[in-house]
Amino acid sequence: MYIVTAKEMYDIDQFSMDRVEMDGSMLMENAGREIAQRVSSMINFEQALCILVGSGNNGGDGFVIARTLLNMGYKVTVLQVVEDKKIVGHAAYHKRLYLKCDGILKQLNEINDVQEELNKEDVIVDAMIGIGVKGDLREPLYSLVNQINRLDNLVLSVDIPSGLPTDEGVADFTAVQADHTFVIGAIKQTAFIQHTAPSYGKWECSSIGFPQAAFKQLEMERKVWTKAAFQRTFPERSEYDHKGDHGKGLVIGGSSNMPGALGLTTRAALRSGAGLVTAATTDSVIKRIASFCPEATFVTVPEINGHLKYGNDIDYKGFDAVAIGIGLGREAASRPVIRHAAAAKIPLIIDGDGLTHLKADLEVLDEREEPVILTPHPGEMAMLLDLSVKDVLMRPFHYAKKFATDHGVYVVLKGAFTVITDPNGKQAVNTTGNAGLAKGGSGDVLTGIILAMIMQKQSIFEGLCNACFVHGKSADLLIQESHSQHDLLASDVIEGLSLVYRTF
Ligand SMILES: NC(=O)C1=CN([C@@H]2O[C@H](COP(=O)(O)OP(=O)(O)OC[C@H]3O[C@@H](n4cnc5c(N)ncnc54)[C@H](OP(=O)(O)O)[C@@H]3O)[C@@H](O)[C@H]2O)[C@@H](O)CC1
Ligand SMILES: [K+]
Repeated sequence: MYIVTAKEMYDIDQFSMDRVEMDGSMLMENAGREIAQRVSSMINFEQALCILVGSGNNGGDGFVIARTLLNMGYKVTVLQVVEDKKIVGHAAYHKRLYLKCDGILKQLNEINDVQEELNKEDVIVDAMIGIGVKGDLREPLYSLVNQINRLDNLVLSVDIPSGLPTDEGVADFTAVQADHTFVIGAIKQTAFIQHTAPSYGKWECSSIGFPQAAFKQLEMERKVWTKAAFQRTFPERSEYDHKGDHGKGLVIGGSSNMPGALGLTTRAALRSGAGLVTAATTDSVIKRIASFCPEATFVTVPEINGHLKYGNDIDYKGFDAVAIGIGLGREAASRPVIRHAAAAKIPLIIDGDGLTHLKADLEVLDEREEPVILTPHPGEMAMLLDLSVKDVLMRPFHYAKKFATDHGVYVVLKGAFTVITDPNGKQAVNTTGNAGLAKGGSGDVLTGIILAMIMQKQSIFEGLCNACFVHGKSADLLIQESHSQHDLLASDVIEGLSLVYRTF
């Protein structure tokens, strides 16, 4: 499932109409009928529906939905929120069809008490504005949207909640708060931005006949990483495999204040399928985590003030990938460890405090040819880019892509919607996981899973997407079966991995 900006959506539309000669009013019919079917499965014939239609093609979809539901036998009223003369083109055609099917139409400007009128309805279908919104909502829509948001009715939005921007980057807006949004063709960027996603309520996306070629012509691929994608790409195991077939991973980090982090990463890597895992850390950390991950082997690194020192004595030979930075701390003496690890000719994951050290020595990235994977949370991404956290949260797609393409690295920008970006700018969003993961140790577990995944037989990009998928899925299954978002711990998520593997 593609994730699009408004321009990309219009390009898909245009390609379908110009190159494939699809008729615009047919696409509108497809969209409206598909949505009407889905609405009908959510309501009963006793409920009164009010379809609010605006002047653009979103309103045109509204007229198709109204006609389809009316002809199915539902109680439908259309409330047109703009003057007649604003309804043109395909939307005017579908308005005519609706009226010729004896549909009831009321005009917003002829209603005395809008609140009272809306209160009579059980279900509001919002087809006022779609992806064509420009700037802040003007009157009378501004007041109308505020009224809708005070109602208790079920509110269903068509394509996107009216007033909401399609693209990331907009801080302030007034938009319909939908209970459910029926997205058309491709899901919009704002469904994955922290402050705009809630406006959608639950969403589902329907395909309305856009050809695959219309998506393929987009400059860059941006997709939702789905269960189907996981099942398609996750490598199968053969009964003849031995431990060496699943990779030998090295994890480097740990400090006297944060010994547990490295233990979580090590155990998570083992639980998610790594053949062998070695943890390189200080003697005191080894003593504290060894019993938590008995299957691991250890390499002792000299320490200074409880932190790793230099790291030039770590031997990378024989390892398939390395993850560095977990619980490392910010002691300057630990910084050279990053440079040494970067010289190893194997994929390198840099996490946690490793990212802070990296920031002081970013040229390390330019000198490497093997894959580098960075796993920042928004604060670390902001630090790497000299931005505020708010900037990053406002435009995660843009900034993750910028850093990934500028430095030729993979970026896993963690959050409620983790964005995975490859060095060419291809992106995917993971949608598994829940608020139970917003706790210390979650990121350490994810790093372990990533380490295991990139050593299996799958591309690095797919490995990263699958790692995020199983990490979130483990938390989701645990919450369904035995835990709650309150008590879920990072270590539970490791144990939940077996649930994921057995379920899928
Ligand atoms: N083949 C197709 O084309 C298909 C298209 N599809 C559907 O079309 C939708 C896109 O349609 P679109 O481009 O016509 O724009 P749309 O979102 O309806 O809004 C435009 C209207 O909004 C108004 N308006 C804007 N800003 C405003 C503001 N701040 N405050 C107040 N009003 C404002 C603006 O009014 P104006 O500025 O002209 O007065 C303009 O008339 C898309 O989301 C999908 O639902 C599907 O059916 C699939 C096939
Ligand atoms: K809408």
